[in-house]
Amino acid sequence: MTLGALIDLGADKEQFLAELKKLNLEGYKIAFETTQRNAITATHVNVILTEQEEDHTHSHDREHMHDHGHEHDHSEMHDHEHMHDHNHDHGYTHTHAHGHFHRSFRDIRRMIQDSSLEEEVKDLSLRIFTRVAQAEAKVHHKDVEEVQFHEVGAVDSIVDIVGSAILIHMLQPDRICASVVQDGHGFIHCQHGMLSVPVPAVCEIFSASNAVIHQIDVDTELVTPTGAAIISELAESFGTMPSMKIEKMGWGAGTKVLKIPNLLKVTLGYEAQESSDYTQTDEIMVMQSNLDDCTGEMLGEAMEVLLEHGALDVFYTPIYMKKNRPAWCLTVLARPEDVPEMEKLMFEHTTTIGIRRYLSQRTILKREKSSVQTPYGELQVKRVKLEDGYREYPEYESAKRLAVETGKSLWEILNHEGKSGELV
Ligand SMILES: O=C([S-])c1cc(C(=O)S)c[n+]([C@@H]2O[C@H](COP(=O)(O)O)[C@@H](O)[C@H]2O)c1
Ligand code: NI
Repeated sequence: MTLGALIDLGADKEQFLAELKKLNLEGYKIAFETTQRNAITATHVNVILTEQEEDHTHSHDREHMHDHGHEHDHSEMHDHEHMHDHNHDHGYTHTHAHGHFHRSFRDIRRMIQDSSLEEEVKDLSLRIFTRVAQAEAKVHHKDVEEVQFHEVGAVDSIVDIVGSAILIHMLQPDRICASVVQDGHGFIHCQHGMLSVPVPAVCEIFSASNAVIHQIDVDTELVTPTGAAIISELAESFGTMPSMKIEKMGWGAGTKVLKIPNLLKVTLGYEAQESSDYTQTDEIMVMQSNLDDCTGEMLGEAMEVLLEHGALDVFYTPIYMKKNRPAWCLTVLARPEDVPEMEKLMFEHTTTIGIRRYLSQRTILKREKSSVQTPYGELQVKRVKLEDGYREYPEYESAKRLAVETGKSLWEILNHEGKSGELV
C-alpha cells in the first residue's frame, strides 16, 4: 500500500523498477493496477512470487489471495524472474525448514549492502529492516542477526521496504508527518498461527519508535510489521496534518475488502507557514481542565509542579461553569512529547477527572541567549531578531538577582542607564 500510494503520488514507475532491479533480487513480478476503492481511484501494487509454487499469486494482504472483483482499469506486469541467481554467487545461506526457504536478517543486509542501490536508499532500507528484525528478535527471543524471514514474507518485505526507500529517495520530501496509525482488532492467522491485533511485532516496533497507535472497529489487521517499520522510520511525528498547501494526493489500495475504504492516503504539499529569517514554527499541545472543586492551595502547588516538570506555561482563567459554579480553567502549554507526564501530574495534583487537549501551531521569533553590561552588573537577556534589527528581553531571574544583590528595584535594573528602547 505504501508503494501504491507513492507511485500514485506521481513517482515514475519505470525509474522505480530500474532502481529496484539494482537489488538483484529474483523470483517476483510487480503488477501495477489502477483500481477503485469506495469509488476512489487508487494504485494497487502487487508483488507476485514466481519462484515457489506455480500459479500462486501472492498478494500484499496475505489474508486474501483472490481479487474481490475490484475494477482493474489498467494493469502492467514487470518481470524480475529471469535475472541471474546472484544470491548463490554471493554465498547467501538459505536454510530449508518445514518445506520453505528462510532468509536471515544477516542475508538480507548483505544483499542490500552488496547491491548497486544508492547509498541513501541502502541506509534507509537497512534502518527500516533493522526495526522489523529487532522487533522479531524480541518477540521470539532470537539474536537479531539470526531472525529468519520466511521466504514468501522475505521477498514481499524486501520489495516493500527497499521499494519504499527508493520512492522516498525519488520524491525527496523535506519532512514526513503521519497521522495516528489506525489498526483494527481481533485475531489474524499467519505462520505463527493466531495472533491478536495489533500483532506482537507491530507493538514492539511502535514501542521502539514515537508512533502513536489507535484501534478502530475493524475486525482484522490493518497494520503489518512491515508497514509499522516503514512509517516508524519515515515519520518525524504522529498526529494531525500540519498546516499545508496541498499539491497532490496519492492513494495506495489494499486487497482486503473492509467496511472502511482499504486505502493508504499520502498528501504532498508545502508547509503553510515557512520559517523566515527570524521566525520559526512548531507545534505545542494545549491542555485544559475546568476545576470547580480544587482548593487554592492545590492549584498553586499544581502550577509549581507542572512548571518544574517542563510545562512551557501554566495559567488559570476564572470561569463560570455548569450548575452556577465559579471555577478555574487550568491551561497547560506543553511539548507534545511531554503530554503523558503532564497528564499524570494534572491528575495527581488537581481534582480533575478529564483533560482536553489540542495540538496548536505556533510561530516564535528565533532567539539566542546573550548578556548586556549594566551599571549594576551583567544582565542575561534573550536576543531576538526582527525584520529591521534586534531586540533584547531581560531574563527576569537574572534581573531579580541583580536587584537583590545591589539593593535596587527591579524597575531600576530593567531600565538601566544606557538601555536603548530602539531596535539595534
Ligand atoms: O513472520 C513473522 S515472524 C511474523 C511475525 C509477526 C509477529 O507479530 S511476531 C506477525 N506476522 C504476520 O505476518 C503477516 C505478514 O507481515 P509482513 O509485515 O511481513 O507483511 C502479517 O499478518 C503479520 O502480522 C509475521
Ligand atoms: Ni514473528
